[in-house]
Amino acid sequence: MQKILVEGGNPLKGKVRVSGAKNSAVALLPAAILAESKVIIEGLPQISDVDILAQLLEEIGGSVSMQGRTVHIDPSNMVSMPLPNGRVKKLRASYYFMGAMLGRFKKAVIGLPGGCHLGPRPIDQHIKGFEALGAKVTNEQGAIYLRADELRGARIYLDVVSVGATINIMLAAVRAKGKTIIENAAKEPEIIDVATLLTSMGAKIKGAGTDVIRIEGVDSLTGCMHTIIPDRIEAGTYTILAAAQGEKVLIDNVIPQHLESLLAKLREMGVVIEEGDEQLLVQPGKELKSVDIKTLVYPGFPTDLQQPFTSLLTKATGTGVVSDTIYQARFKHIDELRRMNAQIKVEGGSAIVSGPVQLEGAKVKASDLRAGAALIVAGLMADGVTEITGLEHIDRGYEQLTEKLTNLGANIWREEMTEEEIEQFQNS
Ligand SMILES: CC(=O)N[C@H]1[C@@H](OP(=O)(O)OP(=O)(O)OC[C@H]2O[C@@H](n3ccc(=O)[nH]c3=O)[C@H](O)[C@@H]2O)O[C@H](CO)[C@@H](O)[C@@H]1O
Ligand SMILES: C=C(OP(=O)(O)O)C(=O)O
Repeated sequence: MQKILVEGGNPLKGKVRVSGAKNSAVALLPAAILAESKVIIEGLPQISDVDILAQLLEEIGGSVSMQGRTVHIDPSNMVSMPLPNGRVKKLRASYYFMGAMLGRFKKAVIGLPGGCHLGPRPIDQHIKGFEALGAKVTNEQGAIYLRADELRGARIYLDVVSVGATINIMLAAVRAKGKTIIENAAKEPEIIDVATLLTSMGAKIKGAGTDVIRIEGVDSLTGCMHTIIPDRIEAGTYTILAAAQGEKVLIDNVIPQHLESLLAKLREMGVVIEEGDEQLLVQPGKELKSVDIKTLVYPGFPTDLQQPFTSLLTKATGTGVVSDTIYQARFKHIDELRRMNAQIKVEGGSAIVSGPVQLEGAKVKASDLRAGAALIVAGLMADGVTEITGLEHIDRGYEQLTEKLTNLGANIWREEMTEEEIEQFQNS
């Protein structure tokens, strides 16, 4: 088990290349189940979520060959094997095996998913969608059993705008008989990416990226080649890092339009950002001013950037109020930031950040993926050395984090934890 050590204070400069999008990759891999011949996906991020999904595809009989960032998946020998426990719990996106296996085999048994602990994360809208398509869905001892004689297209109104439910229903509906309409669908770029892959496989989907998606079911889907979009959350994290501790940082392989809400807030704080076609050049302004943020569904401010943004606010002058309307309890990073001298109060579902303060290095624990990103931002700004444990979360979503930051001039490295530290970590 490892920990990250960061010595704060070094100015970041140079170029960083953003990897493929985690939240696309984790849906594109299960989507390959729906094809009847080889699917090739290029530009995958090298993160643990991708490795685990590849293993799950093999567990159901898929032939998976990973060559660098390109994966070749031959789904022809896959079977509807139950996946009740084990790896399924290590990540959130294993829930996409429900939609994909239901679409192809009309049956599946999948354990309830894991993923970041952000308060309650129900999957009732996924289930409502599968039932509307004709599936019988039961929850037996922590596993979801899905079975349908046939899937029939349906009109499905999502009560909550959900990325996962939108994608999962799309995965099943592409193989249903007739037309499915998903209303109040989520509009995240990753949904368009999945729809693009499915369309290349022969699916008929209109409206992905809007709040009404229309799908005409088809009898079969074939293999294809697909290149994944860049990770807007990783790009946003580096943009925040550059605003916090940058001199001049060029962020490469980014779609600036995917980050409009973040860029608007950073500019409001005084950060200077130039947008190219696929690049952002970020320079901190003379003084950072506090702003308020409220997370919303896309294209609003992403909840996945709320935590790293909170760390940045500790450096800004004034008071900033951070409200998360998607996950009201996504504030586990705050106690850790307080250990580092941050002045933050949590009141009624909002974090109130007072600044500027000089953060101090401390021993802290990442409780989830973006809490980890928040601690990295804080550690790079802090006086002295910050020790971060809980790397299994960070490794789910950030490829080569320490290497990318070292290239930008950060003093950051990994070390093996001692047995005593591991014991303390497990008991904390
Ligand atoms: C693998 C993946 O893509 N993860 C992302 C996805 O998670 P995920 O797909 O799990 O998040 P959703 O978009 O589904 O959740 C949005 C909101 O809807 C609620 N909800 C969701 C489904 C449901 O059936 N019932 C329900 O009430 C959730 O509790 C949450 O409050 O979108 C989140 C919101 O942008 C991001 O933080 C995650 O990074
Ligand atoms: C919450 C996240 O991931 P997941 O849904 O995979 O847990 C995230 O990427 O910030």
